[in-house]
Amino acid sequence: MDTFISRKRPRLSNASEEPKQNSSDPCEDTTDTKLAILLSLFPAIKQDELLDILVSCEGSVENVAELLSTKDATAGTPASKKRTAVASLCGIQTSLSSHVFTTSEDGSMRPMHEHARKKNLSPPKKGKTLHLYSPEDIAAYTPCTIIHNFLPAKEADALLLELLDESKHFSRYDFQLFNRAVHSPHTYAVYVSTPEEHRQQTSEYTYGGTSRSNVRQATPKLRSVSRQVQKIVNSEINKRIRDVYPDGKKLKYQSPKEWRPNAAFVNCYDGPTESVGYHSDKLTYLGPHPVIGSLSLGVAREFRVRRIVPRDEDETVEEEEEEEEGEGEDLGINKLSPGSNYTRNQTSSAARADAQGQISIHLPHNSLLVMHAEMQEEWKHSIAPAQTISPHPISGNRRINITYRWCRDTLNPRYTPRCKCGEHTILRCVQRKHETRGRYMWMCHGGLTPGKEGCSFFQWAEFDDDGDPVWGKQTIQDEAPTLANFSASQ
Ligand SMILES: O=C(O)CCC(=O)C(=O)O
Ligand SMILES: [Fe+2]
Repeated sequence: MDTFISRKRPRLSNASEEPKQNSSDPCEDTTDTKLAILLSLFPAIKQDELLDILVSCEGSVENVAELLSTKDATAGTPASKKRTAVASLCGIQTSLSSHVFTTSEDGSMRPMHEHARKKNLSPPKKGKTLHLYSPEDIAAYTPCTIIHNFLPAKEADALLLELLDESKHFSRYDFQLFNRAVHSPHTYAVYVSTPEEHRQQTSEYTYGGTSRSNVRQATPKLRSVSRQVQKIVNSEINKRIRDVYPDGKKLKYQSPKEWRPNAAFVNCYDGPTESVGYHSDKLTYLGPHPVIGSLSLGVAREFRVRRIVPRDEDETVEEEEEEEEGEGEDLGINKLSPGSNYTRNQTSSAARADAQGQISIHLPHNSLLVMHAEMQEEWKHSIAPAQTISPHPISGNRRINITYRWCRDTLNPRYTPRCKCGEHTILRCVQRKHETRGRYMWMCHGGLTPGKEGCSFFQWAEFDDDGDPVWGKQTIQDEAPTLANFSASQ
């Protein structure tokens, strides 16, 4: 692709970080593709000039088209036509900022706020990846909001350094798939506040059916940043409720309480091939409609999201029950080949992403992505493997990601049902079956634990409107040991 541009390309910063991810789609908008589109729209402007404008517009073809179309309006093609032309080229859509989709309880998509209804734009097309950079577009097209340059630069760098050092202690998830032990394609550790929680988390909490062996105590910087994350996440939640949700009310099962993170998963992706496949985050301890604050540090990577389509809307794609609900897809590992730790089976996950279209959110260093309440039940997300990456001055090829989470006191594992194997069950939401879509269930997860068979335990999970289990309130008053908020426990 570099042949297209004769001089060295500048590195696009922050939101505009140039996408260099692996893709077979020639329409993926690398800087080269963006330039090609702009050149075809504005043939009178030199390539170098267009490149400069593209950089100054933070990589947004949309903004360049708008800027130049305004200037160009007197000289021929009207601005609106140029913008439409951008949209029709290679699936890059313009003026994305005003179309918001949500899934109603019957699973149908609908625009969510007044602003959205004024425009008639569509979600990503089948087989296309829609790349989003601007916070407005991301909020309009996905259940996420993004804050670029979230921390003061020095603080972000210091946190990155601290976590790079911590990453020496990270490990891969091990789990069982098709009778083989598998390792995740990136490393991680879970962080909690106090030594007691550390003990509890290691012995009582499970993740994917196995006890969490890799639990660590939050570092001072993780804690101090959590305060800032807490503040912003709560403000984003309130904005989302006010501007986007029907009647300006929180979603059913969403917690009405202040979001207070008490656990963090820290992931390390060392190099371009490390990744996480399409998955939804486990609800077992977070409960229904959880909000997650996800801070990215180091190398910029693509966070891809796609809406989960109910089965009868998605008939062209073959489905496998285990894959839909299984841990395999969680980790981007769907099938194993003998002799390898894991093999990504592109067919099913990628086929769905293709059939439905997917959205790519670019996550530069020091960006905070808020995954809102509708995200885990209605969408899947992944970190795509990249063909190449731009090394970061501090972390080299590595990206660190922190997902701050709020585990509900009412879902402490001592309250949740046990299956016939005597293990804690996991909480899942029916995502594809049309008739039961949106219902929650407790299930045995033993079948995914290395060396365990699992049982057929299944029980529908009932929650009140605030997403607490119906058994929760009574028991909690009696004896609940709760996870401490990061900031409160210092
Ligand atoms: O690395 C990321 O941005 C996402 C990580 C993730 O999805 C997870 O920890 O569940
Ligand atoms: Fe996740």
